[in-house]
Amino acid sequence: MSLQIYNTQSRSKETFIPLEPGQVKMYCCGVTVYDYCHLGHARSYIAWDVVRRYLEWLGYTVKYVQNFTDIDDKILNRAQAENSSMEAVSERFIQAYYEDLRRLNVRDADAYPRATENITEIYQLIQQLEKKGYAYASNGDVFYSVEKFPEYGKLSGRKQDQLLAGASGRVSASEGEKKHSSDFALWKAAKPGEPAWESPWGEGRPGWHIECSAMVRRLLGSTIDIHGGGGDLVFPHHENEIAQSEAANCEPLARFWMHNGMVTVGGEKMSKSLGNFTTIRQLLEQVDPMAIRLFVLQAHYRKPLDFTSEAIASAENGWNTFKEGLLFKSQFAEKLGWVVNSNTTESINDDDKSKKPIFPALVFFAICRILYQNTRESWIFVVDKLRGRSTVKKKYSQLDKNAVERFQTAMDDDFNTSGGLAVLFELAKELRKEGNVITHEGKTETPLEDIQQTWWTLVQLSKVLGLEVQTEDTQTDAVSGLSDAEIETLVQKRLDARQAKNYAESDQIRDRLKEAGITLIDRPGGETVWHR
Ligand SMILES: Nc1ncnc2c1ncn2[C@@H]1O[C@H](COP(=O)(O)OP(=O)(O)OP(=O)(O)O)[C@@H](O)[C@H]1O
Ligand SMILES: [Zn+2]
Repeated sequence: MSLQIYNTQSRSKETFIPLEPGQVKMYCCGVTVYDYCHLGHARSYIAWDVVRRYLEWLGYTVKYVQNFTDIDDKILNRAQAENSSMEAVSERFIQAYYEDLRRLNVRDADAYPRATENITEIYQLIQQLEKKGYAYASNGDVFYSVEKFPEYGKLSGRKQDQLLAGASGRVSASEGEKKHSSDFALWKAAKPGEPAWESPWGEGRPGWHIECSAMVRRLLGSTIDIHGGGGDLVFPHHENEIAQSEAANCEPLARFWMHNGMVTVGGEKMSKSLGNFTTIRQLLEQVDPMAIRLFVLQAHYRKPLDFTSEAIASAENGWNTFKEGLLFKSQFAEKLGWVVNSNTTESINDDDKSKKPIFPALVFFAICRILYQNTRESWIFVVDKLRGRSTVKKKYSQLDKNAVERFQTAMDDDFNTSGGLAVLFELAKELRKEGNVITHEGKTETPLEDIQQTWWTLVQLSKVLGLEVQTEDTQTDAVSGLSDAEIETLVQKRLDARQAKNYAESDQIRDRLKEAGITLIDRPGGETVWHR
């Protein structure tokens, strides 16, 4: 089987064929940074992290972009309440995002664009929409005219005439000078005392939906492979992203639209605005980060997930079994005479390295041509399938073939992590059984190679789900080995080198920091910020 992904737009599972063989461009909507992230956010970003890890496991190179919404009324309200600024509030919660999600072993995105850093791209896009007749300015605001985009509603399944029904003519003054109530703001005129940017329509700030359209286009191009977000974003946010991007670019915004189900509390969405949330850091005071990950991954990503203390306790139990399996080597290696590193996959036997099945590939192509009725798509499918198959085969030839196949079958079915976990639990339980025998009888009859293979399979496949034993020295801070002060000094040295046009040295410093897991972001005006 090949990877099947449920596409919200077609309301069905479809075979994943990337736009370019071997490459995946993926964008997911990020948080509005006015508070700490809660378990609902954790679920969303763990889901996308697993999608990304699995695609990489299949041999794809994934470019993953996730934004931060750092202009919003909620951020401004918090800044006002704290007598602080919008920048200070968003910076604080962006740093908190990195800390919390990294503790859950969610890998960093390749880019974290922020709305405030993309104002030029945003208003260029709005101008383009205005020129094409999709947007209209009104008293310093700019609105998107929904009736101009006949496909509006195609993602959410809402009918445009229903949306527009009864909405002709001007709407109430409180909604501004919109022509229809379903029109939405692309640009908002500045209100006194609020941060504002110069624009062709006067001082103001962008609406929420436009930032994602602008950032996707800038960082990934007009069409991407996968666009993700919570199910609560299908309407209006993603519908509006489509209307903006597709009207401007005349190309589909995304091949696959993926949406995660909500984490609920007593059946209601866990949400900052409803106040019924438990933050990731509150949970981490009592629960192992990997148990939280396990709690999330035991359910299918599209299903609702109710947060209860019983469910968390059961995930903790599950993680204990898992952890025992992962730590099997460190516990029993000596007793078993297991030579350290004797079984790593680095020495892969790639016997099938040179097999290039041209004839089957052509037959395969002919079938795909009939199935997809599109030559380019068929070729991509064939090339991609051959490449993917040999990657998995080569990289994982030393693992338990049966377990790998069952794991892959589950994950290929729209990232069925609970099915994947069931395979891993079997491996962990086998190891537990061996451990018990060794503890009680001092030895086991099972050949060492079999035990090694079971353990190595568990370790490798768990990594695909981001389930890893975190020891002191695998935590981010320890990995970098640099204190904040040392990083600040290096960042300053790099700025000095750049000012002196010594680019070799400045690149060297950037590379050194990158190796230590430090990302640098150069801001307009010569400022550089960093994060681990
Ligand atoms: N309870 C939840 N369960 C799953 N995903 C969620 C949950 N809450 C938010 N998300 C997802 O997290 C991402 C970022 O959320 P964002 O910060 O924009 O808003 P929000 O948390 O829904 O807002 P609020 O809590 O203020 O209602 C979005 O993709 C959103 O769908
Ligand atoms: Zn978005």
